[in-house]
Amino acid sequence: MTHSLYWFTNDLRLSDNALISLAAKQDTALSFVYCVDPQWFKSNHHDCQSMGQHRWQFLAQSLQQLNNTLKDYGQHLVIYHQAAHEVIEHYYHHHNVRTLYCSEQIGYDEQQTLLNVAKNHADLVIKQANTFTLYDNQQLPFTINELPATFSQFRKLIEQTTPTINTLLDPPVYIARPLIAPMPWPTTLPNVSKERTLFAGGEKSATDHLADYFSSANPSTYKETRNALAGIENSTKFSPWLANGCISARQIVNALRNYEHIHGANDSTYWIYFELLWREYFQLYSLRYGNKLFSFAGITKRKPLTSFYPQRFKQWCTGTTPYPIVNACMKQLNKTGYMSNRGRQLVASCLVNELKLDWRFGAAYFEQQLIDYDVASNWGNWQYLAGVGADPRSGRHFNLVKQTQTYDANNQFINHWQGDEVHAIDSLDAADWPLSS
Ligand SMILES: Cc1cc2nc3c(=O)[nH]c(=O)nc-3n(C[C@H](O)[C@H](O)[C@H](O)COP(=O)(O)OP(=O)(O)OC[C@H]3O[C@@H](n4cnc5c(N)ncnc54)[C@H](O)[C@@H]3O)c2cc1C
Repeated sequence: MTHSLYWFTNDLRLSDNALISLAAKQDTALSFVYCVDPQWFKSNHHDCQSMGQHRWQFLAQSLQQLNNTLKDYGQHLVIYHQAAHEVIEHYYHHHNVRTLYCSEQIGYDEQQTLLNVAKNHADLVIKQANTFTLYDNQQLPFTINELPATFSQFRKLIEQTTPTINTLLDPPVYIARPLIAPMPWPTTLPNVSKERTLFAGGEKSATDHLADYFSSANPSTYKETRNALAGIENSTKFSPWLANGCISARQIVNALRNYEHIHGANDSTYWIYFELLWREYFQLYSLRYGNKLFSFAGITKRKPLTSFYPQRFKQWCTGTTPYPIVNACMKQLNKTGYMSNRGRQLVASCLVNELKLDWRFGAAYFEQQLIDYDVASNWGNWQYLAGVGADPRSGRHFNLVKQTQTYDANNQFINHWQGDEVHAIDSLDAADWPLSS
């Protein structure tokens, strides 16, 4: 008898999860797995890890909550500290798995893993559904290859054609029995810090936050407050849960429409949707451009006139540059795993324009640090800022003095994060790479 395997990726929820709804319909034994790839914790060629401590803590919390929810169905989540293709291979050979459920993948590397799995197991049926974006690709008024060159063109097309957003899906009523018994959390995994965090991972935490946010008056002032460098209430803070799939973009837009129905729509409520369209655009951008997302020249044919200086990069990462606002933002990121959108724009502009560093090192450091790291939004935004992406103005250079006057006029944010401990940068940077800490 054959069995089925559900491989969770960034779809860590049961509500509004089209793939769970599909898997729940089948009645052969079903296993739920999550694969923590050992590679995520190893140093990469940007001398960063893919998965830093804050990201790991948020992910681990999300997995624990998911496991608890599955228990209500007589099910459980098995966590592996192993590459996904090896885990799938194991289930194929030892548990006769012939159906694999996996959400549609947006990242190039994840797509490659799935392609290789399919190539190596011709009789494995791979069932997929979109669980990550607002619109399914076939609902869009263009094919992926016809993705508009700029966000503005994309937004106008979406607003003119108003594709339907699928109705939200309830969590399943019944899920087939598990294939194997529960297994303990692998002892080889890095410890999960017990320190209190800004946000707790997991589907329940996400839906609690959604309810809290839309029961406040904050959505009606979002547009005026969203650029603030600090303050939980100033922007929605949905990003960490969205990135891990603890909540869907559709659930957020649904709650937004309900809020507008009760309290009225205004520029601010529109702007929340507008920002979610940015997220949507970058997801499609990743699908359209594949591994060009990680290329120095991006989607253009021009390589930026920047290079790599290890000491400067280290100063940027640790928040010890000559620029107080940048230092404060980087220290906030290092301590919390989060940084405001304005902060991200400023530190990225500084890395490229003031420090003259290769933008990919900045993107890799964000990948390690951000609890809301999302491959498409991160690398797409970095390309945009570095002038090798979808920006019609070919790059953004922010005036850090002016930005400080506008967003931190009283130096409150800088003082809070001790950003004014500034250090000059060496003009000559001949240190060995990688630097020892
Ligand atoms: C260099 C750089 C790197 C970034 N890396 C990431 C990343 O890895 N993951 C990530 O989710 N966002 C990333 N962003 C986008 C943005 O900064 C965050 O989504 C936002 O700060 C998250 O906070 P929030 O949920 O309160 O956002 P809000 O302002 O409340 O926006 C609502 C939602 O819209 C989406 N959104 C808003 N702005 C953007 C944007 N510019 N691009 C894509 N989606 C957007 C997010 O899903 C966000 O949760 C990056 C931006 C820059 C400039």
